[in-house]
Amino acid sequence: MKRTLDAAEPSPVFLSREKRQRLALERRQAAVADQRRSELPTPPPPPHDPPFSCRHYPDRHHDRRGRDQDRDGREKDRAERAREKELEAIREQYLGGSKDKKPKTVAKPRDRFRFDWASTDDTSRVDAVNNQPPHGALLLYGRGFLAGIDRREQKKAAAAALHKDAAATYDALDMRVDRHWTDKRAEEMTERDWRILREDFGISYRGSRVPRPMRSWAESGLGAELLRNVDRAGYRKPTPIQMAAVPLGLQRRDVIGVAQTGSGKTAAFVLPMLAYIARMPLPTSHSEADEGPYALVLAPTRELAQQIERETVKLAACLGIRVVSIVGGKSDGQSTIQKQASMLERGCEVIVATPGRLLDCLESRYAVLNRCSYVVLDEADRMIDMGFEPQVVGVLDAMPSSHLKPENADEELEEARTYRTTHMFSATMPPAVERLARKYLRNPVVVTVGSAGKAADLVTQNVVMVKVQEKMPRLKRILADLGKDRTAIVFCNTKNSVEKLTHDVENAGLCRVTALHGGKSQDERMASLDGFRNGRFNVLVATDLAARGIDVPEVAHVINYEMPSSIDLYTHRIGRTGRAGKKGLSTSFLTLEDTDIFFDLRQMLVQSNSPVPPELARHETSKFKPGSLPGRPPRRNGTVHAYH
Ligand SMILES: Nc1ncnc2c1ncn2[C@@H]1O[C@H](COP(=O)(O)OP(=O)(O)OP(=O)(O)O)[C@@H](O)[C@H]1O
Repeated sequence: MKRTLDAAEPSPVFLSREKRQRLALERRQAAVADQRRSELPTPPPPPHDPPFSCRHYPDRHHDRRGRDQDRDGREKDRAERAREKELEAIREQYLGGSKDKKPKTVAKPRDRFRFDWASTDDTSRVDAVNNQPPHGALLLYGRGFLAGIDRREQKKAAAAALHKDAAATYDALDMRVDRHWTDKRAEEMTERDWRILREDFGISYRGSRVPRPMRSWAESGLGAELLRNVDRAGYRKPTPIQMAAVPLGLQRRDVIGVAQTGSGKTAAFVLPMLAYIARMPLPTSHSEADEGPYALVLAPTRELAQQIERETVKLAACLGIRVVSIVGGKSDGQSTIQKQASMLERGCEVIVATPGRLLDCLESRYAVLNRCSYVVLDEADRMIDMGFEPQVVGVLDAMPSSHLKPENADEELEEARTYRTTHMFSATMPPAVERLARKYLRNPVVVTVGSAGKAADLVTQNVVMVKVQEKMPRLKRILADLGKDRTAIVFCNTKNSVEKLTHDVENAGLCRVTALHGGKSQDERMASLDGFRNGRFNVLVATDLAARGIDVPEVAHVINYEMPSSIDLYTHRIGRTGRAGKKGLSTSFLTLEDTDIFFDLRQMLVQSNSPVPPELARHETSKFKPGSLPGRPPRRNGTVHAYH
């Protein structure tokens, strides 16, 4: 059946390309011919009686026939041309076009010649200055050059004009090779100069409407008397934290200041505080004195409070500003509170206090803070660490809340009103400080010099992994190297270990040693520290009482005989050396018991490019933050210094 069907259909025949084209052409011609035939006008009707009109006008009939013939001829021509055109199109379709297709070249706008004057300009105008056509060639007939055109002269004139223009632009836009900011006056400083200055000193700010740092004491805006006292103190140039914080203090802005140990933070808050008090009327009567001081400084330890008192007295010389320190403890068997109460009764402009003792005085009405509107919390983090937060809050709440600035930073401050200014300063600002700052600071500026929580760059950190029994022989070697002229502080963690170590060192006879810890009476503590300061002793064995803020110039070596429990304490301890621009050395005895600090210590050593002992680097605990899970990045719980 299939075979019969196949036989019925003709089998496909292969046709060459030429044949296919020819057949297609023929088919197309036939189709066109058919179409033409169908379009041809119908043949003229057979002769019949002309219509009525023709019958009466034979000439007209003759003309009309002639016109018909002409029209036929034209239509024929048109059809012929159309046919040729069509054939041409078919040929082009199947055989390809014979015309060369050259791309048209159109001049792009940038290739087109442009005159450097507008078409509307009158180029025939004579240049008034050079008395020559501005765009024409300089015609110098008789000068011996071809066609009177002196190209050399023209070039010279053009170069001179260019030079004149460039000099004018240079002066107008200050395009001179820029001078360093140190060679400029404050008014000449550009935004870029201020940025370079901040980078040069590692100063960074967070906050709004931050005033520029001061570049020198002369530009500080402190009064003449204060500047004289600064000069007398030997402070030739402000330190970076002073450059940043003094202008802020003078503007009565709230400040959180973070700068390395020994970088002059005390003067950074004391100077603007004294400038504020110097502008206030000094009390003339008892009743005014009863209103309390203008300013208050809180510090975590008695020693630090007394040190700040000394610095304030030094810088307030000749200003008639009275400073009283209110710290705990007993003196001469008698409670210091009575002594301090009688001093307060006489009146003062500044109180420097530890929070616990001041709160006692406030509660027993020895002290009042009715007109106090300048508060500094020095080592605020330590006060919280030591559990003094309730006392600090108690003291701050004893001040008139009406002095607090409005919470809304955009709200206008009244000119005539005195608002409270609150400053917090430390070398470390852990997140715990945030709570306090949030409650008592208004729109503060956070100023950081270097990196927050970083150990002072000037301290060489040496950490050695030891066994407990190796500590004493090593310490003896260090003290022997130290000699009797240079000074060192040796830190232990408890009163007992301070006592024991002091005894052992004394017996070794290598140095003049004294001890400082919280178990001693106030007089003993003062005797130890003063003895160390004035050189009677050259080695101080101490607890963390001496870790914060204590400023003894020229401490050559700090030894962590026992490691502190936190990295912040480590930072403050080693910061007792390498102060006020001098270099220092620290040695820390690390044992396998001190795993709590391994992680942070390793990080700190790496950050400060100090050698990491191989035992510490290898230890598992040094790789993970205590409490974090291995494999997960440690929680960022480190030093934070802002709370926005
Ligand atoms: N501008 C200055 N020029 C030279 N020395 C200065 C200057 N300002 C302060 N000092 C000195 O630098 C030393 C350290 O100052 P200060 O005790 O204020 O440092 P600190 O930053 O508070 O340190 P810490 O964080 O340990 O409390 C002091 O002896 C002080 O007299």
